[in-house]
Amino acid sequence: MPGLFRPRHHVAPRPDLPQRVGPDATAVVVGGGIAGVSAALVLAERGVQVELLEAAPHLGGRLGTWDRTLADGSEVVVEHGYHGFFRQYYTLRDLLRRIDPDLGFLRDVGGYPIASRPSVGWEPEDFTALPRTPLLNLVALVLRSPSFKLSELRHVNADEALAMLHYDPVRTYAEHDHRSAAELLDSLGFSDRGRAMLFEVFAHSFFNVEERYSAAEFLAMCHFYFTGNPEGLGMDAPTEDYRTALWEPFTRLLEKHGATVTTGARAVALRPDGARGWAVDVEREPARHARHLVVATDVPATRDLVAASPELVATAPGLARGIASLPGGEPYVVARLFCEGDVDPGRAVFTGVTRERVLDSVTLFHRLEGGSARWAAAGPGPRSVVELHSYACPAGTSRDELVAAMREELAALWPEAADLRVVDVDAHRYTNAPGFDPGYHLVRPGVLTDARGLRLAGDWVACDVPSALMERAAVTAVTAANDVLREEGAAPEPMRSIPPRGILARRPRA
Ligand SMILES: Cc1cc2nc3c(=O)[nH]c(=O)nc-3n(C[C@H](O)[C@H](O)[C@H](O)COP(=O)(O)OP(=O)(O)OC[C@H]3O[C@@H](n4cnc5c(N)ncnc54)[C@H](O)[C@@H]3O)c2cc1C
Repeated sequence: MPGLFRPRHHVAPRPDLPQRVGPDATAVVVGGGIAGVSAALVLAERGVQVELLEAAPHLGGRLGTWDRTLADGSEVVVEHGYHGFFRQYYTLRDLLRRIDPDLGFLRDVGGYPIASRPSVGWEPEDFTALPRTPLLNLVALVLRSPSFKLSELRHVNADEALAMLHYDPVRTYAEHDHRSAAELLDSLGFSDRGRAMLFEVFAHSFFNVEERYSAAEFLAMCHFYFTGNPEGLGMDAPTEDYRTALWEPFTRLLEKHGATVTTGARAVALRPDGARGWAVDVEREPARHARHLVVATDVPATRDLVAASPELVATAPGLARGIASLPGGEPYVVARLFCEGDVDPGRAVFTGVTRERVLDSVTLFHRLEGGSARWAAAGPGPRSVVELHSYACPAGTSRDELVAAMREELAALWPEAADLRVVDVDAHRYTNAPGFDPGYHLVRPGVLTDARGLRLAGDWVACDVPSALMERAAVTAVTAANDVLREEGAAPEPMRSIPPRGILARRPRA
């Protein structure tokens, strides 16, 4: 990998500082998704006495799992939905190596095509085979992809297109956060097919529609996943359900380091607690007290929690304003279909879908995950477990209408899917994804807040380090933990990332 694109430490190891904190450092972490578990783990490893409070009966948040008895009587574990673990998720992967040093629980899902229904007339296209090195990947895209014909390039607005290569965490937001990704895409001048195949699918996978998605955020994502990413577009996924692969091992590790993991514990208010630090009021349980507090809840929950905490609002008006104005993402639906029959053997494990009203992706779980494969193999004939996602649903449409529409769209995409006999469906509609509307960057709260000792972590928290989704949850969590360690006089947890700026961005003067 050329040096220019090599992952770099944005937090370097500090062997000169103590690795462990003193005996009386305490912390409460609210929220047990990736962000909360990551923060709690780093703190517990360094000797902080941590309690992790999670409202749900299980850890995981948007990677949570639950048991379900299917109509045929079989017991299965269902998850919140397919997740791609990309290879530039360096912080997340460093945390995952604590539970599995070789990351053996992840497998390469292989190529994943972007497809549209046959009547649109576009062959499915797989971008994962592009070279991994930035710039070479762009050149190969333009030379190889039928969606980006050389003859059409003269229509492309070069200044706008180069904004991806000029990505800078300060300048890009200053110049592009006021407008939407749709406006940026309109002005780029790519062909309809290029726009549909690459950009629309991409914008939706952040639970946003282009019209409501900041152009700056979109450019940051282009940098993180493509133009600045030396690891390529390949992704890995767990071979067992998330409870088995992630949450049980993380719970054991947290407890081994002395942390307390309390599920079914909903924080209802946060209060400054004088010299002691923070108090967390918990539904039907005694309040918790700690010197340090990490709030790692999702956007709607954080809004509710802050609104129910008048003493916090009085102490930290900046935080309160930022949280109150935070936009939410679009509603999304995940439907797992347990079917008799299977789709064609040549279908990819994961397929991104473009130009459908609701269907954004299809995952063949019986070809990916142990539990689903076992259920499929237990039938008298072929069976399949097909998961459908709609990442940015039309608002005001019910879960059942959306699931029915996704099933119709699947049959239009893959004609053989019309013959599947669905024996059970596990479907959910959620509204807890973060929004990245134009104009919000300046008011988006970061990890550190004007409430001393209270840090935020999660995939919605502002962060200069290139990251998104699960990796942003992990990066903000370790940043929050590092601030606690700094205050306790201990060395920070080292962190690596892809280059912070695009290849053409002006470097700050040394
Ligand atoms: C269908 C789907 C597909 C996705 N695909 C990908 C993908 O391919 N790649 C990728 O990188 N990311 C993907 N994501 C995004 C990823 O899931 C999130 O970015 C990540 O899980 C966010 O983690 P988090 O810890 O910030 O938030 P969450 O997981 O939302 O965790 C917040 C936790 O706080 C808890 N909580 C809320 N209120 C309280 C309270 N009052 N007291 C105590 N606890 C509380 C919640 O129960 C929850 O467990 C996907 C998400 C979904 C939904």
